[in-house]
Amino acid sequence: MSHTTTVEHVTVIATESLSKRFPRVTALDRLSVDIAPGVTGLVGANGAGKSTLIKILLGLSPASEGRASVLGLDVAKDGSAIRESVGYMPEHDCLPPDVSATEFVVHMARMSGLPPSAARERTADTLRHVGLYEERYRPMGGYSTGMKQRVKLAQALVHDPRLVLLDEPTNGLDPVGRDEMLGLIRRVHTEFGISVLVTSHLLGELERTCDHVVVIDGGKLLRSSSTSDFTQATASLAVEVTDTADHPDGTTALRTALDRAGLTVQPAGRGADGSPGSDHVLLVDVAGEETYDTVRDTIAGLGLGLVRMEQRRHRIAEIFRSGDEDANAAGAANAAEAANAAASAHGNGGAVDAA
Ligand SMILES: Nc1ncnc2c1ncn2[C@@H]1O[C@H](COP(=O)(O)OP(=O)(O)OP(=O)(O)O)[C@@H](O)[C@H]1O
Repeated sequence: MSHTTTVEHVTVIATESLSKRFPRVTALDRLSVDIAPGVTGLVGANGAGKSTLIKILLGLSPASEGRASVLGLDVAKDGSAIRESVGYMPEHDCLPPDVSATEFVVHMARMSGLPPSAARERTADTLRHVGLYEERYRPMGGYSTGMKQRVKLAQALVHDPRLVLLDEPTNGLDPVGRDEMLGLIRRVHTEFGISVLVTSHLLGELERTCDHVVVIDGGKLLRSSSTSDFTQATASLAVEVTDTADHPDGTTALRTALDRAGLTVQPAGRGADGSPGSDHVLLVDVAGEETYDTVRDTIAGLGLGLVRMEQRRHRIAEIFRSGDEDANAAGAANAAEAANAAASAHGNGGAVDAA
């Protein structure tokens, strides 16, 4: 396990062969993963072990085997020091209904050791940051789910942590609420430099928010890689051309010519999830910079008009569906399904996502 503290190789979370066994179930199974600063998504189907991992990282629940460190501190020995520097947003509703957001967050700030005036100041700043204004003086029992999630995020941030662990922060939110929450989470890192570990059972929403994605299933590590590694390796180019007198079916003429030039081309047709595409759009696999030149020169050579040429990336969920051997695991399949559901909910059910 690396406990490196140099600027180049800082690890905010490291686990080594970490296991957690309950009498009837192994929640974590020899999980070894290193997580760098930034925004990291921890994705897995329900029961994959996400919440169990978070509780171990906070020093709230002992591991059965293996080791873990958070900000270089050992979870088995330094639980309270970890909780001083780490914020935690629990998954379930845990807010007392008859106190206001301000009272609650001030209380949490005081519990973290802030003196009264600093606690009040930090509470006002943090609640404003998460988008709660006048309503922060009202009892939380009357809040919407979105407002409650914002309060839970605020209490995780109020003591100015270096890292926050957010357990399913988009749970129960509608698509607009989810987008707003994901934007807030991103800004926690970009504006305050706080690292984030955010769990979700929806792969699709994490790819827009996270620098890095860790996928677990049945307590085992399926995959850990940067979001761009998930998606850029499979970049493709969407090309649409006009028909001409010489080529009444310009799309087919282009496809034949690009095939001949050695490129991998397919009609956009229907998405992998059955979503409608266009018969006039071709998807060309991008093998390198030269792909763009070949496509441009081929179109010019045929005398076709170019309607559009744009780079597209596959969704993470789609990559799981095709190719990855680990995708046979139920968790990845479930996560991919869930991601598709999320994509549909966002009104964007296409198999590919414009870059
Ligand atoms: N205290 C406990 N006692 C017994 N089994 C537990 C306990 N806590 C969790 N488990 C089991 O461990 C497995 C992992 O649970 P965990 O809550 O970590 O999953 P998760 O990925 O967070 O899923 P969810 O999003 O549904 O909470 C599940 O099978 C769960 O039933």
